[in-house]
Amino acid sequence: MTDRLPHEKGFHVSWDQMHRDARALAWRLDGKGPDNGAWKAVVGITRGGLVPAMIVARELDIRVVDSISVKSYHSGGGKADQRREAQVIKAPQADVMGDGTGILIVDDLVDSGKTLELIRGLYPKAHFACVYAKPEGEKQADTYITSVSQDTWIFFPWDMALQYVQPFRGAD
Ligand SMILES: O=P(O)(O)OC[C@H]1O[C@H](OP(=O)(O)OP(=O)(O)O)[C@H](O)[C@@H]1O
Ligand code: HPA
Ligand SMILES: [Mg+2]
Repeated sequence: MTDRLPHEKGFHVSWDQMHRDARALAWRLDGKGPDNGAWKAVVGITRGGLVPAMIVARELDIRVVDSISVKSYHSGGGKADQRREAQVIKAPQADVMGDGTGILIVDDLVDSGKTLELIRGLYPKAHFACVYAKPEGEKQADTYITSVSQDTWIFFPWDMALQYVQPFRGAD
């Protein structure tokens, strides 16, 4: 049972497309850090952000990589339109983070923006980068690659598996 809101459309992202889009994000971020263009560290937002974070760190040769663990949950009584809230359950290394200056905080997507808003409150000077962004949360992302409509659910490769589908015309 998925806790996602009813969405009309699905955007199915393969491993290959995630890799290509995360690489594009890395190249967009290259040379944009505050220290002569360099970035101090990459922090992935668990769990979905760990994949693009690794690709960005590899492409930009950033060797300090940490994570911030965020758990999203619904407040309210089980209705589909409940508000999503988020809480930090594991913080990255404090002496690396500071106020976020020079830190690239990476996620797979921004939807409502709640997750990024929460983390931005902790590290206001960090740079927030996502691979995909929906309109509601777009303003929370400093950099993103692809905009996806609000009524689309993004299916990530780690949430899918290859499987058989019936032929268009069944055997008669
Ligand atoms: O902009 P928001 O409305 O906050 O939604 C975006 C967040 O939701 C998803 O994570 P989720 O909380 O589903 O956990 P996961 O990354 O561990 O799968 C996604 O990976 C983002 O982190
Ligand atoms: N796809 C996967 N996870 C999500 C999404 C989405 O569109 N929105 C919030 N979490
Ligand atoms: Mg996530």
